Amino acid sequence: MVDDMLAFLTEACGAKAADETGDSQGFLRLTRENIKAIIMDIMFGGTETVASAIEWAMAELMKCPEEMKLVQQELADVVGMDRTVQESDLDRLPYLKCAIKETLRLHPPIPLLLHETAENSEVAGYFIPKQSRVMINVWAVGRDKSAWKDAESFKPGRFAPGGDGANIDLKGNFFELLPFGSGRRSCPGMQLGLYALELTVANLMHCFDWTLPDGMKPADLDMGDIFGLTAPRAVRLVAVPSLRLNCPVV
Ligand code: HEM
Repeated sequence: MVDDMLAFLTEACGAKAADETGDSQGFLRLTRENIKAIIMDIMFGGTETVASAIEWAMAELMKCPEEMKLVQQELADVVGMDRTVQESDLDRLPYLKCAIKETLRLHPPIPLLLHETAENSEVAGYFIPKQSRVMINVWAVGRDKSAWKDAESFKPGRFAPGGDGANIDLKGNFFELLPFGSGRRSCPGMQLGLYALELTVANLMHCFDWTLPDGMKPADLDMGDIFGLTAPRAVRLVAVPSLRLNCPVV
């Protein structure tokens, strides 16, 4: 990917040379700084976010063994025990998707969104002048007791058919669930991020059974997070896998 991006730099240099001869049409002007910024966007925007969500999903499922059983049962029914999960299986795994949504509700990888108001506006009786720096606390919104029943509990079923949140999606249309933001500055990597997150958690759940080390009980799991620009677990998750499938996993 880095090589592909750097190929643009050659084109950009070509554009500069062409410009000097007055022939710049059809060239894309990207500087070394532009390319570094794009690579940084993708690397930082797309790695830590997904990694933190995977760890939180595993931690929540280990904390709620009955939910883990439901996810694993769906995988056994849909995929079977003789192969790993493929991308094409994901659309047939609705409960897994509910578990991922519920993880992102409780643990949005970017808990604070930083924006600037484009126009004078009024929110809940407060006047907010144009060009004010505003922060949206997505973490708090996801746990708002007036928006979510049993807000602090991990309950993927709330997003399943018949659940209170069955119609809520992750595209920013529902302001009570904004892990990818909303509107024109929302995450451009949402589909890629969800794909990586769902496929990884699906395979971890499908290929292995998981226990906690040293006789630790699910109730003993520390679910504290570090609150900042991202919200990773305060204590790294340690989990012990044992093979679940009837076939090799590599
Ligand atoms: C679970 C995974 C991910 C989550 C939860 C996530 C979340 C977010 C959020 C909340 C924002 C800010 C939206 C706002 O300010 O309103 C954002 C922006 C962004 N994300 Fe993601 N993201 C994820 C994965 C990715 C991936 C895989 C990529 C790229 C490969 C990516 C690239 C970006 C970029 C470039 C921006 C800045 C967009 C802009 O400023 O207009 N993200 N993301």
